[in-house]
Amino acid sequence: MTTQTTPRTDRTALVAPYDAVLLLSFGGPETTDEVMPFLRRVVAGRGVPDERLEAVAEHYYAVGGRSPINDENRRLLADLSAELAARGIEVPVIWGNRNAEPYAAQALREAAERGIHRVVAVVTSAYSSYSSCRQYREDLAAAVAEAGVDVVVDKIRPFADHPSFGATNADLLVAAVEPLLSAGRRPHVLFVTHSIPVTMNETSGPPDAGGRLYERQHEAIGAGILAEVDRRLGIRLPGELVYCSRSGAPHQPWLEPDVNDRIEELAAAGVTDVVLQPVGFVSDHMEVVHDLDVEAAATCERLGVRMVRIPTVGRAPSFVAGLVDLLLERAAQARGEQTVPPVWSPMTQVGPRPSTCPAGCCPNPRAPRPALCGRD
Ligand SMILES: CC1=C(CCC(=O)O)c2cc3nc(cc4[nH]c(cc5[nH]c(cc1n2)c(C)c5CCC(=O)O)c(CCC(=O)O)c4C)C(CCC(=O)O)=C3C
Ligand SMILES: [Fe+2]
Repeated sequence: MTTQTTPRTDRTALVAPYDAVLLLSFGGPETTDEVMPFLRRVVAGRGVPDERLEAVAEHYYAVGGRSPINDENRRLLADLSAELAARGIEVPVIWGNRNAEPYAAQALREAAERGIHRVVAVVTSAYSSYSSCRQYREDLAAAVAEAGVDVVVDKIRPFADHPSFGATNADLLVAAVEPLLSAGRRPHVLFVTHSIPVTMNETSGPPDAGGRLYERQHEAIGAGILAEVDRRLGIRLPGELVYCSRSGAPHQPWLEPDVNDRIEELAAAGVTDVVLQPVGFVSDHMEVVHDLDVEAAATCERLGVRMVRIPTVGRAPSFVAGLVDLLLERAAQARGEQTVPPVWSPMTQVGPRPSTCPAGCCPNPRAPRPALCGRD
């Protein structure tokens, strides 16, 4: 028997019509001098009080001014390149951010100089909301305009409901919970995500779909992960969704409960073990290492509650492979092929999201701005 192998050049055709992959992320500071300019850029025009900015700056100064996020993305970029190469797909992977160097505009300008004309963006954000989806689409429009280049940019769909994201998160929880159960402990699971303004949650998703898609996606992934723990370990753990990193003006309502407030309540109700799983994020950046590993850990310490923090999907091979599957799915769609976008089975009620967002999806809470990868 001989094995049929596809020639390398043919496999590179799987990513056509794209001639580069753009890793698009939030960005973070790398030195103390970069901290305040970074924070001012993040909150420009958002009405976030100075006291909040000064408090957040301290989180960054406490780690020498260097957020982990850029290094996480450098490693993810290397892993994406390696996964593409392992599949015989030869395509450059470039990197651009919203809030820190290398900015998306820089990345596109350099890409255009290398003769790149059509790019697929892999965004490091899984869920649907203005901050986590449309704002990146606006970033892309602004980056193309600022760079003044003739580059077409598409992006992968929001992937909270993709099998690789759900299954990788479930694997991570199972691995962490197993030794706790063996030790006779019965942890309470807190799925953690970034709080957003209540109104931003209400308008998240397509205009005709009932809103609250951000919250519904998180509720569904949490329920799916708990069902997977039950299936594999034979135990129905208690679990719920909580929020971290509330920002904004004090009078503006944001999603609650805050992770620390909820730990207080659980401790008062007699809970002695909590497991925190940051399903809202894809890497262990500042919102995770500060808000959970420092703040929530201190809350637990004070209350005598034992805490285990689960890693984010980060560079898990199954997650990286999923991102490559997603960008190849986008390429097939761009070639006009019929695709059946896979959905993690517990999330069929909320997914899949389309690769091209419908008009009015996850609207900008302030003034509308031009956005790519959508119908408006
Ligand atoms: C939904 C969402 C995600 C997840 C999706 C995604 O990943 O995109 C996310 C990620 C992140 N948020 C981050 C950092 C910050 N977010 C802030 C402020 C805000 N976030 C918001 C939402 C989100 N944010 C919102 C509605 C605001 C209010 C201001 C505004 O309307 O825009 C502020 C301002 C100061 C403050 O915290 O008040 C900072 C410093 C970092 C970088 C961490 C690092 O440096 O390692 C990351 C990955
Ligand atoms: Fe944020």
